[in-house]
Amino acid sequence: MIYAQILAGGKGTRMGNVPMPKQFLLLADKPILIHTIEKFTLESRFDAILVVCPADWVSHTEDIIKKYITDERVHVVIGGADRNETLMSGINYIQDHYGIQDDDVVVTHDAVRPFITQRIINDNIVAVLENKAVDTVVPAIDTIVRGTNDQVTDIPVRSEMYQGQTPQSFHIKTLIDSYNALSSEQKASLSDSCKICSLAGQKVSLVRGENYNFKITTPFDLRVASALVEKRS
Ligand SMILES: Nc1ccn([C@@H]2O[C@H](COP(=O)(O)OP(=O)(O)OP(=O)(O)O)[C@@H](O)[C@H]2O)c(=O)n1
Ligand SMILES: O=P(O)(O)OC[C@@H](O)[C@@H](O)[C@@H](O)CO
Repeated sequence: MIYAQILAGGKGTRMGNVPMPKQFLLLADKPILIHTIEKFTLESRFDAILVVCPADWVSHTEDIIKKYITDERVHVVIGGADRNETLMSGINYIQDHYGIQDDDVVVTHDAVRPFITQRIINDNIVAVLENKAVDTVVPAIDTIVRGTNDQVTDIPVRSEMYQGQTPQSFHIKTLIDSYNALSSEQKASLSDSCKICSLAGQKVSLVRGENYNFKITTPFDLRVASALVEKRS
């Protein structure tokens, strides 16, 4: 089975003073989350599309899905305290409702990257059917500088630097084994999901993202996203 999992369990604190988590804010005519779900419903190879949201936003999520989406593959699941706990809540839902087979894979995506393309989704599916873990990246445009306490400690070779986006896609059994092998300190240090597999010694393959596939994190990002949507329509 090929699952999609849309991670919508965050609070959006960096969006500042807004009335709801950012994934529910309107982008033009509909919530950001709905733009993202729509992109996934266009892909017929998904057997189920899980939308994992905060516990107290389940009924709101179900309401907006009912209003905008008619695809029966979409299911709402309660998320967790951090992003990877949300990811594992979705995996537990798969285990409980479908069982996990040896060749099952999941394509996971941030709810707040609504400009994902069908090309990126396709490349993730193709790559994860061949590999245990897949990351979507764009080459770093700025030079990346490592530093602590106001001091530069390293300036890595830029041509080897990328920015990690989503989707991040996994062979599900490998993901579970890798996550279970991590210590709580390692789990607390994660800023994405592919590192679950790389810390556990798994090879992670790269798929090309797009600068367009940016994450709406701050009010500035929301203004850029709104301008892009208005320009398109
Ligand atoms: N417990 C969490 C935390 C985050 N996410 C999701 O992970 C994606 C990317 O994370 P980020 O942009 O950091 O979202 P938030 O955690 O909501 O934002 P912030 O860090 O500003 O609070 C978002 O779609 C967010 O909803 C999640 O599913 N579950
Ligand atoms: O910034 P946070 O650590 O909350 O969120 C993590 C996400 O940004 C990250 O996992 C992916 O979007 C890939 O960059």
